Amino acid sequence: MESRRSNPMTEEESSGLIAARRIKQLSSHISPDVTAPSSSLPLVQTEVCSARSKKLEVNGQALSLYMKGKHMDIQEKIYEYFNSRPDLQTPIEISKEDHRELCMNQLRGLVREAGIKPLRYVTEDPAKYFAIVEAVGSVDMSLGIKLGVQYSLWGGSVINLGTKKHKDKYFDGIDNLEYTGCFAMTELHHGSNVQGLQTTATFDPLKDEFIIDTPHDGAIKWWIGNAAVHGKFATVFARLILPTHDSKGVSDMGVHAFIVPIRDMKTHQTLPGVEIQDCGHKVGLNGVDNGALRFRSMRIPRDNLLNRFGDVARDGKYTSSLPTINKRFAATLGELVGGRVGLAYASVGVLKISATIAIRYSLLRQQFGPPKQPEVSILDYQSQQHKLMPMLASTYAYHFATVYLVEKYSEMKKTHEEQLVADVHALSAGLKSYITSYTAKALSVCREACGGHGYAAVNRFGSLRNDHDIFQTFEGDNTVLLQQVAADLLKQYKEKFQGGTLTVTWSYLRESMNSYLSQPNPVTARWEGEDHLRDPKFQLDAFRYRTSRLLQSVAMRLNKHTKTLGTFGAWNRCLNHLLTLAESHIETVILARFIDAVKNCSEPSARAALKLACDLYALDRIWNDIGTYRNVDYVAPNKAKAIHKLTEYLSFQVRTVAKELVDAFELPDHVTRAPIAMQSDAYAQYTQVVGF
Ligand SMILES: Cc1cc2nc3c(=O)[nH]c(=O)nc-3n(C[C@H](O)[C@H](O)[C@H](O)COP(=O)(O)OP(=O)(O)OC[C@H]3O[C@@H](n4cnc5c(N)ncnc54)[C@H](O)[C@@H]3O)c2cc1C
Repeated sequence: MESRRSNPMTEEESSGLIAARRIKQLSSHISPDVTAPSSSLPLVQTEVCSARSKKLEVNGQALSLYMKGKHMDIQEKIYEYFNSRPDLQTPIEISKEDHRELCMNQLRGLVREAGIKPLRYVTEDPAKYFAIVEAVGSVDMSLGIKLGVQYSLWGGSVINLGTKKHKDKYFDGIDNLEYTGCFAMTELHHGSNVQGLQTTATFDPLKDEFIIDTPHDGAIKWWIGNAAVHGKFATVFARLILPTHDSKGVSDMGVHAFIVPIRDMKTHQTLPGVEIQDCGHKVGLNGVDNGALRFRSMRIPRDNLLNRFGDVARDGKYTSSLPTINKRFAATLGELVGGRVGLAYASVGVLKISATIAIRYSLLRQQFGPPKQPEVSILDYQSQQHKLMPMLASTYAYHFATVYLVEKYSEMKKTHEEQLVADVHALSAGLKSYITSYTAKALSVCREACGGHGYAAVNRFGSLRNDHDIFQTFEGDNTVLLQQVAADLLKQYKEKFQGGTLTVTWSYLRESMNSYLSQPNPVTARWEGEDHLRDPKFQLDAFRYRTSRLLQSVAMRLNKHTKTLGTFGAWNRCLNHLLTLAESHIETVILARFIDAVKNCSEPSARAALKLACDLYALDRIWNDIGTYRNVDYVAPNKAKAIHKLTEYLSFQVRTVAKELVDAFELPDHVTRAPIAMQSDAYAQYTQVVGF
């Protein structure tokens, strides 16, 4: 799939990109007219034959082992549990109310019967926690999100923003689902702009309590998971208002988090001072009960302030180890990045499932063929390979990138080292937005690649697409998060070039930004040999060159526009450029991880298969943005042509090992569930489903 935005650097560059895209469209139409007589198919056949003659024999076991996360066991336990409980499987047609109850029962079953207690993993072993989220998400995405709300958002906020007293009081209840809870941040008028929240928590020194209020309807907490039906508590984000002895009378200390009970522990009735409404039927994730909360002078004890980053004493005095509201706010939000890491990781899980369904079916499905010969598998069509093979390569790329992200996140949770915190923040924002945007588009491509049968709900693309779609918006809107990545890069750029201390994290920027920014070499710009194009050094250099160039040019533009438009206006004037920079950087990070993963794979045939996928990922991305490279003569016309040809050739090559690459995800049929993707008798299973 192409990147979603053209390079905003200059108009010539944009038009170059459009031209390149046209070339791409044209070339991908040089495939045979499949509705014409079959004799018009020699191209496909020749290429398929030559690809087959070079088929790589992949040691599937070695590849699966290499891909296998160290927490595969707990995932298998989850799959087995739900496989043994057909009554807990989500039917294709189900009402919102039934789905919510089923989802709650699935969660109870998981925790109380299967004995999976995720809360301690949230802090102690995040990799295990994310493996659980991925596995339950493949059972039903609503369950994955419901579990995330309970453990990562509600539980995570209590553990990460609270102190020992909160942990002692709430940990067990949250873990065993007695204390079901919500994470109430978003309001009707404020989503991405969390600092703009309006709900207030006013300290009453007489009663030693906070009074939670919704000052106007725009401050109603909205979209709150677990609120409409099941939640007993909520972590409510509100402005802390403290009485002062000056003429103002009160002081706004900024957004803090508070534990607010919302339903009676015994009767489950809504408590006085709280009003709860249902956000209603959604486009997807209807197993999650999202609700809206309005507070009217709801009183909570002072102890309910989650006081890790700021506390209020009995006399109303405020203390914090952090000096400013902004620093406290950043520290608070910084503790919540785990949600983003989980979404990036789970999104790769969704991509694995949908790519597996589409590819298994494309191998099975046969349409047309040469005269008097059997029909060919639809995956033998160049166009089908173009849709699915770069996607398969990307799935591998994102797998390794998110495994790396989880490693870094786990390390950060242990060390709390300042630079690592900043890195994980930017990396999680970038990978979450880049991967979830990609998967959202890929789901539609997979649906279409499976033709009409992809449209049957039982084959899952509809629910996967609807459920996953919101991944692009919650836990930070993708467009907003990418800006955080761009801001982080600019900060590092300024530190490097304005004589500050060199704390640049991304080594490629630290090492040799200057060399990336020098004039492209006219000799290497013409090199077109396969060895050169498949050399990781060429590929990484190209990605890094693009990012460095985007970074330097946007820094100059921002500088120029700030003088006339101010910071906010200049940022907005350069916004598309900044987003492209962020995406380019994230693609670079992903490629670097993939190259490492190929290098570290010790089994030769598995390594060769990964190398094919890695080259396809790299060259497909370069080709998608070929206008940028052409316009600055980083790539000469002959080289651009060679890159395109090689990308298509690699798609054919990856097709020859597509089955092995998909099998290495180790997704059994009871997890993929789509009848068209069953590994044996798919058609028979499909006809059975409809009643034959
Ligand atoms: C199913 C579901 C479950 C949810 N669960 C919870 C929950 O449990 N708890 C909770 O607190 N919240 C929850 N949310 C809310 C969710 O986190 C917010 O929707 C999200 O933060 C985005 O905010 P918003 O919807 O107000 O979008 P907005 O911030 O209004 O964004 C709307 C559009 O404007 C664009 N935009 C905004 N700011 C900028 C900018 N600076 N630059 C460029 N473009 C910009 C965005 O890209 C987006 O396209 C949930 C939402 C849904 C739909």
